Amino acid sequence: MKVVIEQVSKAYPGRYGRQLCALKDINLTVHDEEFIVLVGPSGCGKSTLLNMVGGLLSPTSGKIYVEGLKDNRDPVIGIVFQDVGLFPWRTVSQNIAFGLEECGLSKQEQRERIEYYVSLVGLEGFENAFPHQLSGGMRQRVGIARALAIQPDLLLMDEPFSALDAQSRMLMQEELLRIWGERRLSTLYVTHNIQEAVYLADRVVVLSRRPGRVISIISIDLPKFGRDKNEYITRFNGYVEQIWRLIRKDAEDALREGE
Ligand SMILES: Nc1ncnc2c1ncn2[C@@H]1O[C@H](COP(=O)(O)OP(=O)(O)OP(=O)(O)O)[C@@H](O)[C@H]1O
Repeated sequence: MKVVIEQVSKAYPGRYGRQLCALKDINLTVHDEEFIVLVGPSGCGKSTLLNMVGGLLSPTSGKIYVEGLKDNRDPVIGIVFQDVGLFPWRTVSQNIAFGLEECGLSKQEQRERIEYYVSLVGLEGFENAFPHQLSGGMRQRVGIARALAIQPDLLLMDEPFSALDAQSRMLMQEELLRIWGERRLSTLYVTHNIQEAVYLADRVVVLSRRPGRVISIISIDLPKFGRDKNEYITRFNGYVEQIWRLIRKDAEDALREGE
């Protein structure tokens, strides 16, 4: 399945009755099994774009549609936000079960599904734990398991690891690639972090400052697995440098203007 974003703009009501143009003329296709990362300076509209793709917001103009789904059904979309939004009164299993209750699965099928995804994200033994008993990284794993358990056609992730400390974040990035490697999905991922973008993406989409426009789309030609080679590090750093050069001026302006 692919997602096509065609000439999409988004304006919010601004101050003094003016419109605030958050995104302008965005064109982008997320191909089947492709991992796309959106990066850009603060306030460039990354979350707005993700939320429109997820159907949580509507574009002011342009359209977003999917192609390649059988029976013209609506796509199933899994979403992971920075603040995972787990139900504190539900255990790990019950949190993962949440989306499944809507899927019309039998109790037995739900149990099997939960068991599979608990194990995929490495949380065996914590099925009956409550969110407050887990570390931030473990809570994110539950969020990922919950999003994947509904077997989505598309995965949307909005800064899922930005509340984690640097080391947990690196481990979760590794974990995400491993999980993604087992169950490849069209994925749209938002981050401020350029290294994270290069690490995860098939393509990095660089957005400009408000109104956000696509200023560059960079294909990351690096192996996703088996990466501990000097050549990999050199090429990785080359991509990071290339993207930082594209963003730096906008990021400085955003910092100066307190966005
Ligand atoms: N509901 C809203 N009403 C008015 N303006 C909004 C609303 N939501 C977002 N904006 C504005 O739209 C612009 C884009 O916001 P958005 O959150 O999509 O950017 P972002 O790139 O995800 O930002 P950040 O990196 O800081 O999370 C910002 O200037 C923001 O202030």
